[in-house]
Amino acid sequence: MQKELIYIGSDHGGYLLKQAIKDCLDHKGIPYKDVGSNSAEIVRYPTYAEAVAVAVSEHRASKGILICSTGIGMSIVANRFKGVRASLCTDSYMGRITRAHNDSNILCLGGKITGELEALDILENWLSTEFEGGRHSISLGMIEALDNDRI
Ligand SMILES: O=C[C@H](O)[C@H](O)[C@H](O)COP(=O)(O)O
Repeated sequence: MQKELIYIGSDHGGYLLKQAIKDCLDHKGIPYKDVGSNSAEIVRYPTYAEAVAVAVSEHRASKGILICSTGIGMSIVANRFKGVRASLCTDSYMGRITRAHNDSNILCLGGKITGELEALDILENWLSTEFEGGRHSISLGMIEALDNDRI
């Protein structure tokens, strides 16, 4: 059986913040798989967003983290994949609420938008918050219906 992991990816704009996030995951003993990129050399973000989103789409208990300069491109690409609920978060409140209300399964961050300490606070809330269900399940069901109707 596939071991559920956090899949993590970045482009050059997110590379440095990704190293800090990986250090934090290491410290917490949380297993992850880094799909690249592996340096601050210029690369194109859809490559890494697709790799993480496909993994999360295929392994629904998994989660992902994607970081580019703004987090926007990563979220645009990741949300094209079935079952993916990618959330671009810029503060820790968003990190908590997107788990509680949206059952976010991919966290997107902007390496040139969010400083390391704030990003680690966002990550902490995103990792430690459970989906609340209840009325939010209705919204998720509506999103799933859109996924199934997608042309
Ligand atoms: O949404 C896209 C991301 O923020 C990219 O990191 C950004 O577009 C890369 O731009 P550049 O190639 O100028 O560093």
